[in-house]
Amino acid sequence: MDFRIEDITPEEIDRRLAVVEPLTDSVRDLVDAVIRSQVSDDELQAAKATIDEVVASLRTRQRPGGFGTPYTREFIGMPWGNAAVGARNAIAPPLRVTRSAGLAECDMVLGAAYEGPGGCVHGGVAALMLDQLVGEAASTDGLPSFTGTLTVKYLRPTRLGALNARAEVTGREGRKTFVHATLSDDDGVTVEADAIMISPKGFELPTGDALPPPANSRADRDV
Ligand SMILES: CCCCCCCC(=O)SCCNC(=O)CCNC(=O)[C@H](O)C(C)(C)COP(=O)(O)OP(=O)(O)OC[C@H]1O[C@@H](n2cnc3c(N)ncnc32)[C@H](O)[C@@H]1OP(=O)(O)O
Repeated sequence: MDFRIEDITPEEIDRRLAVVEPLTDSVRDLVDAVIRSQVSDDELQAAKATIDEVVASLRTRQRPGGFGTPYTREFIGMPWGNAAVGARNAIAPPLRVTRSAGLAECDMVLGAAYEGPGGCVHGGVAALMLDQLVGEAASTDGLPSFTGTLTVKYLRPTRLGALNARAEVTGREGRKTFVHATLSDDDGVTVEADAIMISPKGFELPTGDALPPPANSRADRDV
C-alpha cells in the first residue's frame, strides 16, 4: 500500500479542496448529463470534441498511477482518489461519512450513473458503498483495516435516489473486527452486509494516537 507524507497545513487542505471539489462536481454532472442527454448526434459529437480538449489540457501534467492517500504530519488523510469518498473522484457519489466510536453513517443520493437493473442501484455499487462504510466503522479507533471478507445480502431491489448507509462494529478478536452494515431507503433496509476487517500485521500509528478523521471535503473540514 502506498504511503506518502504531504507536509501541508489544514488551511492549505481547505484551499485545495475549494479548487478540486467544484471541478469534480462538474465532472459528476457531466457523467449524469451524458447518460441522460437526448440532444442530437451532432450535438453529442460536438460535446465529445470539447471534452477531448479539456482532457488533453488536464493530461499535460499527470501523476503516475492512482492518487494514493497522502497524510499530513498530523496524520490527516486525504483519500481524494477513493472510489466512494474521493474529493477528486467523480465516480464517488461522494459519500460524506459521519463517524463515532465503532459507527459510521451517511446519506447519499445515487442517480443514473449507479444503475444496474433499470431504475435500481447496481449490486456492485451497493457493495462498494457498504465496503467503504464497514472500513470507516472499523477504523474509528484509529487503526486502519482491510476488508478480508464482505458478505452481501440483497433483500430487495434498491431504487435509485436518496439512501442511507450505516455500519456498526459488532465485535473484535485480535486483529479482526466484525462489522454489520445496511443500505436503506425510506421503506427500510434493502441490502445488508457483514464484514471481517483485518488490521495489518505489526501496524502501529507513529504517534500511538487515534488518526484524526480524513479530510475528504470542505464539509468534513468544517465539522
Ligand atoms: C477509512 C478507510 C476506509 C476504506 C474502506 C475500503 C476498504 C477496502 O476495500 S480494503 C480493500 C479490499 N481488501 C483487500 O485488498 C485485502 C486483501 N487481503 C489482504 O491484504 C490480506 O489477506 C489481509 C490483510 C486481509 C489478511 O492478511 P494477514 O494479516 O496476513 O492475515 P493472517 O495473519 O493470515 O490472518 C489474521 C487473522 O485474520 C483471518 N483472516 C485472514 N484473511 C481473512 C479474510 N480474507 N477473511 C476473513 N478472515 C481472514 C485469519 O483467519 C486470522 O484469524 P485468527 O487470528 O483467528 O487465526
